[in-house]
Amino acid sequence: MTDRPDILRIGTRGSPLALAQAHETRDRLMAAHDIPQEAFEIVVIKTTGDRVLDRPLGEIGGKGLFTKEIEDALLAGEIDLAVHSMKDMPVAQPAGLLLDCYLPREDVRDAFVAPHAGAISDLAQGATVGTSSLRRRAQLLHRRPDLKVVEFRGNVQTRMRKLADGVAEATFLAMAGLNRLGLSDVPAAPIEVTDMLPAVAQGAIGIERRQDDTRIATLLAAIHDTPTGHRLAAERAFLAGLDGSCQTPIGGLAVLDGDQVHLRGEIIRPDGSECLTESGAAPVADAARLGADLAAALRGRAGPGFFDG
Ligand SMILES: NCc1[nH]cc(CCC(=O)O)c1CC(=O)O
Repeated sequence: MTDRPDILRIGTRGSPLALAQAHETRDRLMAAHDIPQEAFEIVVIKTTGDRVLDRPLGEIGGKGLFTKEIEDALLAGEIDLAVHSMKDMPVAQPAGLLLDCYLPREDVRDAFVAPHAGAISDLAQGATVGTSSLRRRAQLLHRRPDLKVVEFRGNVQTRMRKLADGVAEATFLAMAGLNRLGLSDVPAAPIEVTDMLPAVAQGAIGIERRQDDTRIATLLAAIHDTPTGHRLAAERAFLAGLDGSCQTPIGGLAVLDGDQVHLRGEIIRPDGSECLTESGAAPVADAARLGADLAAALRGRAGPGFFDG
């Protein structure tokens, strides 16, 4: 590593999307504090999720598939801050780390991506769709039980190649990822959130630091987006209340209306046979309680074993 204490080391995964997010964070810090680009070092860290490409994410199991190695580097002092897709973040951080800085949220919607179809309803009876997301699989099967869903791992480029090779007729991507990568040539149609509720925290970037690092705390405070903070407080409390990770079929989205936060959350059986929804509103100060309340209501309705079948 470096022995220059003035250098800010940003830890990130190495995918094109992760690097774009790290660069956005660096650029916002440069602008907010008039720091030169030379003062930053981007440190690429390989995570389990990056290493294991031949198995479904749900099967590898464990929380923090895309984050654990980065958090270890942060705790070890090998990096000074870590940039994450909040969608991939477990609801609780290890002792000594704090995650309280969010960049302004991107488009929260999922995108339907298909070379020969514009929408889910265009797909022929029994068509094949590729996704590695249990949420998207369950939501899709809930609407279209006739479709066949196959596992689709890899980055955007890999998935586009699989579509071109005819492995599947369609897939889903987050609009946020497409926008951040500037991929306007991908045949993607945004799906309204009323048709497909996004994952908790989709489209949000979070920056994690060591709890006792006051220098970094001060730097990050200037780029934190408060509205995104309120929305994620509600959504992540909802996820926590369901003991969910990004590996369970759960959707959740909060929006702000003045000083009110409105939250909608849903859980779907993995086979798509049932989808339960709750929604509510509260003052932003009570965002986390709102999330916990909706989760408790859904837990009560679902009963044990809901996610098993
Ligand atoms: N699980 C992978 C992941 N984590 C965050 C994003 C997209 C960007 C975002 O939601 O901020 C993606 C890819 C995808 O869902 O297409």
